Amino acid sequence: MYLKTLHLRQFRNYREQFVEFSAPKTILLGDNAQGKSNLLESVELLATLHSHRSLRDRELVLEGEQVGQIAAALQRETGCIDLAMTFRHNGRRTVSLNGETLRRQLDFLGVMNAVQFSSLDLDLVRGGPGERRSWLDTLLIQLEPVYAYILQQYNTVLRQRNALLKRQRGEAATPESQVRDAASVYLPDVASSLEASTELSIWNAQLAAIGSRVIRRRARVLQRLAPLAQTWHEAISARTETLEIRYAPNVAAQQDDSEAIQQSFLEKMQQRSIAEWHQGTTLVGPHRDEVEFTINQTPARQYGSQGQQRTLVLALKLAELKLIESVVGEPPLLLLDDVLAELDLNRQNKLLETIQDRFQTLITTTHLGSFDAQWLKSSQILTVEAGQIRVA
Ligand SMILES: Nc1ncnc2c1ncn2[C@@H]1O[C@H](COP(=O)(O)OP(=O)(O)OP(=O)(O)O)[C@@H](O)[C@H]1O
Repeated sequence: MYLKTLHLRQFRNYREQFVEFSAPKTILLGDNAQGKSNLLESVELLATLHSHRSLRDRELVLEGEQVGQIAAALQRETGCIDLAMTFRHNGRRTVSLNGETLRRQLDFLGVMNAVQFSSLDLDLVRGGPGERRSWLDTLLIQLEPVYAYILQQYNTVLRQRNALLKRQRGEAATPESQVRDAASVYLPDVASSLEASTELSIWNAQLAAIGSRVIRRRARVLQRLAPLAQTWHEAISARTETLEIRYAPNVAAQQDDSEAIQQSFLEKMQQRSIAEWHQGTTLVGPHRDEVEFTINQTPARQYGSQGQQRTLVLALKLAELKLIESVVGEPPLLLLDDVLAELDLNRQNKLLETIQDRFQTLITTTHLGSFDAQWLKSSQILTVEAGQIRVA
């Protein structure tokens, strides 16, 4: 797929900016805080409906304005598609395809695919399990947009179940219930406790059913991604290192069998029910999954050197590119935010070999010094200054 044009209106620090991409590689050159990452963020939003830098739409709208918009023309093998996203200060967002506003925003997913790689991605190795879950989920949404619905459903059920657990704990701790039943201070009366346990078992069944769909998908995607990442890792480290990627689900998933996973989900919930009662929150489920990376049998998170961690993230990103390409059937875009300068020549070359002219790539940088001549020759160079873009 190829992003032909991008039109930013009152988006971040851009008032009105039209960009035409004339080469498979575009270098966005500019000092700090000029708007380079903002432009990449606009592409990330079109691909995922989500920005890794911002949770609130009001931050995306040019300061002092009420509405901002990103519009793009994307060439796919099936034809050209116009995409648009409108953000409002009040948070109401609309998306459209070929001029038609979509009723369900999630239908926007899957039209454009992109892999994002920035220095923040080192958190994927160094950060907490939540970073790895959200990386995996973002990848899954691109491969299989329906996963966004599944995840949304899971989070809704999880919220409801947590609210019930909190309510139960609150009720158990109120002075009235303590007076009502002085012998069992923390238990509410029998009728309401029965009602609550019926309600809880309904949420349990729903959480296990939807949770098992999340778990199976995460397991499957890692099974496909791991060998790709391992091959890249081996190549980049000149065969001195072996990478292992292991999915560590909170609920055991030995086989890709929905019934079996749901069963172990329910059993684990049963085992942890007292702890959940005390903590007033759900302790079982894929919101507590982990993905473990080990290099030469050593956990990369605690013991990996900076260089090893960078190699690992680069291998993961290259694997993502290939996986999306093979599943979607077209190469996704690659967004490189200030990472090239951090890669040594060997890693830069690996990246360059992979990208060639197959993956359209947008690269931000503060100086051209770290690019080798081959990159510069084959790239369109745009300068970014205070929210204005010019051809260099
Ligand atoms: N909603 C907004 N309205 C106006 N300006 C904004 C808005 N959001 C961000 N900015 C401005 O955008 C600029 C940051 O741009 P960006 O993050 O793209 O930097 P950059 O060019 O990538 O620089 P760096 O090299 O430091 O990453 C800052 O000056 C910030 O004040």
